Amino acid sequence: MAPQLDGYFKQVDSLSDHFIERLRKAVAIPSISADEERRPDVVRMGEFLAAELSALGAGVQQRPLGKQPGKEHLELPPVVIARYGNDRKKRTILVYGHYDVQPAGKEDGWATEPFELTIDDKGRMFGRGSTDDKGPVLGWLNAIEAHQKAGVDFPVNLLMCFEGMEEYGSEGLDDFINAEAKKFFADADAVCISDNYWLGTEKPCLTYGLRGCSYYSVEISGPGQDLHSGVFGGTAQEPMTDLMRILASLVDTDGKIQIPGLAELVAPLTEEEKSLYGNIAFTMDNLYESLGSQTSIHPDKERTLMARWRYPSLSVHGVEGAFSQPGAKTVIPAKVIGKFSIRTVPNMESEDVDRLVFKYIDEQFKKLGSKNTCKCTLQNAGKWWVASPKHWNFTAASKAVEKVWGVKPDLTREGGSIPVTLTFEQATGKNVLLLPMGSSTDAAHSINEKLDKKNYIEGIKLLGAYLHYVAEEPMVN
Ligand SMILES: C[C@H](N)C(=O)N[C@@H](Cc1c[nH]cn1)C(=O)O
Ligand SMILES: [Zn+2]
Ligand SMILES: [Zn+2]
Repeated sequence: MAPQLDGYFKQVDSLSDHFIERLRKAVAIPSISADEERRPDVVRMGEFLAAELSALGAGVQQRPLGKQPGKEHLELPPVVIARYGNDRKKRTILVYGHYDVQPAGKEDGWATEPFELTIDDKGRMFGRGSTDDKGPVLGWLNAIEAHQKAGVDFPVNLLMCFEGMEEYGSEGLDDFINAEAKKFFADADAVCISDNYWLGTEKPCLTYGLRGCSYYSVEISGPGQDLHSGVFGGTAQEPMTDLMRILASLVDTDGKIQIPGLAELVAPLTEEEKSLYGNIAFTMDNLYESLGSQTSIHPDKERTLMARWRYPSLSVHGVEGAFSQPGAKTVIPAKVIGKFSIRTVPNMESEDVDRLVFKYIDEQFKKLGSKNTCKCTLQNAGKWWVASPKHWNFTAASKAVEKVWGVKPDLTREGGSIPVTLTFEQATGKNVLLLPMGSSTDAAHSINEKLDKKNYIEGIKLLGAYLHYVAEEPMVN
């Protein structure tokens, strides 16, 4: 094993500029899944991946997912599936990632152009999608290429599944995974997803849990068209006023969700679970560094980690139809749509959450006594996931972390959501591992998203080393 891995690691180092160029090309494609006008770019990004994979000798297919639910004029971007290697004597690992990104514009406050990979003198590679999730997705391709160029046998058969709608709730993918579980994905012995982050900046982790996400819209309408606030202010009931009062009633300053019944859906904290939090390598300074401020809700690490991993949270994201430019426009919007989401945890069932949310919004709106109309809908829902880290898949990843980073990883859960994780677990019946590449300061979804060059290059070594250790692990479960 050692000489093989050493040869592979050396090759990764000597190909590092080439791998950064590959990431530069990927970041340059603004594959924003939430923006209808960018759909051709999302498709282009899938084509880019498919072409790179074909050039590496993988068998690639771009599979259509049909129309986008609720937006039937829009075709969903294809899911890119690929197989590299078909040796019956080797294990088969299924990897998943996404090639779409969150929206980004220079006007949001980026210091650099979001779709131009910009590397500073500290080796920070800024660009939308660098860490979430183009860097990790390309990590798998780079691992294949480095093995080829180093003349090191690829230790496993690799099945790949890369989607273009993850940031929009993985529309259409559940059905696809279920349909392919006993076909394209049938050989998988275990699943690995690289699409989350370390808790801090120094210590790598392996992740065995995710929160779910239920995303809602509240639409308030009244006037037939936008109105002049000088002429109609004080004479018409205003949708924005109603919406602000409803949104403000959902959660308090300390993050306590105000919806009755929601807290009762959460699994109680056991003493055993409580004892896990103290041992995790995480400090309040790590949090402050990622926040860019000290505006935390909780004063200590244990409560902060619990709030992130095992309790639900409610975030208000924005208002469609609201005036948001600089200046002083004096309009009364006729229709506004507020967006908020709830991160869900064990044992919250989506249907119960929806029922409580709709009931509460309805009651809050009735209390306003407004003549406007209020409609609350679920936009999409992804389920939470918690797995057992006592599996050879995690053991192999732990050995790989020790080999590459020289330290044992922490076992963590994640506050974010990857909706298809549970689907992969249930459809294939195999263990799923989350193996992050980036760190807590990467600012995924935010302005100035970045991936450190060190995390990218060592991360490519990590993915390859993980596959070598997988090949060695006795398959006892
Ligand atoms: C953790 C992952 N990299 C991520 O960012 N996931 C998104 C997925 C999502 C959930 N609903 C809509 N998109 C997230 O956690 O927001
Ligand atoms: Zn992601
Ligand atoms: Zn994301």
